[in-house]
Amino acid sequence: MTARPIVISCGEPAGIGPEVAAKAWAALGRDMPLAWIGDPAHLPEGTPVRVIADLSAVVGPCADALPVLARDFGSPRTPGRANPAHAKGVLNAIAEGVTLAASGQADAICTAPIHKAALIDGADFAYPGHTEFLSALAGDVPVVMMLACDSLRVVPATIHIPLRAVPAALTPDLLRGVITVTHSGLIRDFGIADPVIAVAGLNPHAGEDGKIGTEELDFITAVLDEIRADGIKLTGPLPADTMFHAAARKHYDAAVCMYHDQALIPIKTIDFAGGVNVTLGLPFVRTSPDHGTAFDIAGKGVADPTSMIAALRMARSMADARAI
Ligand SMILES: NC(=O)C1=CN([C@@H]2O[C@H](COP(=O)(O)OP(=O)(O)OC[C@H]3O[C@@H](n4cnc5c(N)ncnc54)[C@H](O)[C@@H]3O)[C@@H](O)[C@H]2O)C=CC1
Ligand SMILES: NCC(=O)COP(=O)(O)O
Repeated sequence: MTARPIVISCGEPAGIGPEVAAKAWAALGRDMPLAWIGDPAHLPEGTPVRVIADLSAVVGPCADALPVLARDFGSPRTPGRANPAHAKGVLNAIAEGVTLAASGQADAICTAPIHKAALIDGADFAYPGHTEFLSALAGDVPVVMMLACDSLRVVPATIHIPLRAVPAALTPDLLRGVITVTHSGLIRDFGIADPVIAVAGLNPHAGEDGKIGTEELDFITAVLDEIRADGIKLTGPLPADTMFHAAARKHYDAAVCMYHDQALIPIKTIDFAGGVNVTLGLPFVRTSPDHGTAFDIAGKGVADPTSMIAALRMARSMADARAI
């Protein structure tokens, strides 16, 4: 089957999103069809652009110019300083990309980073991030955030909430849902027939038999036993400090963690440049680079596009896996 384009939503114009998208197109544009949604005036100067009316204009890889669904944001960007007037355009680009991916006109959406605070200030953005926004756009389907690189995949069970809110948010239902969506995603999107999932404990040493916290004894172990009884291969709850070294990583296909930093610190330490953020559970494919808007280097031309390139390659491979 002919590959349809992957659409890239512009993300925060004041960040490095436009730059890494342009650089990723320069690296991959001859290999796969791509299209960018945003204000072409926000792309780095000199980026060759072909404004298109709709995605039917992208019938294959386009190496001479980046196909752009041009949307007027009304004003130029200032690198490193978000303009609240751009917030609605940023969200519209994501929503439009979702419509294209969900309708099959695009094979996937790859989202460039948003600045969460700028979207709250400029557009009363009601979600903690893309992950929850995409779930809502898809009809409130249960989703999980996965970050993946060549040697590790991690899933935070709770995402963008304060650390002090984590224990209350971690419920048996939440954990069950996160593990089953992760399991299905590993099969559907990563082609792993019988995945093994490692689950971290919440407390140091996974609670040390209840001496350093009791959530493992209170419910985590019981939930894992239930899920194992359904035939899903699980290990845990494991002490989080000893489950990410190279030898330990060989024993599982994904690690479900209890909170954001427990999951993201290991992967961003192992491969910040090449990590990819994936949303599992959606009816369409979504990936994103693992990094944020990097205001400190925006507009300087020094942003590393490796993660955006990896995100586009992963989106392509996930879309191909779903097409089989
Ligand atoms: N998918 C998304 O939309 C994401 C958005 N964010 C948002 O980004 C904003 C900034 O977050 P931070 O925690 O500062 O993380 P960040 O990833 O934007 O920056 C952290 C450090 O890494 C550097 N860096 C990041 N990407 C780079 C690249 N491609 N090349 C070279 N250096 C790079 C930055 O210059 C900075 O020093 C926040 O509003 C956050 O919510 C963060 C992560 C993902
Ligand atoms: N820390 C990961 C991150 O901020 C990305 O979140 P999302 O926007 O993909 O939900």
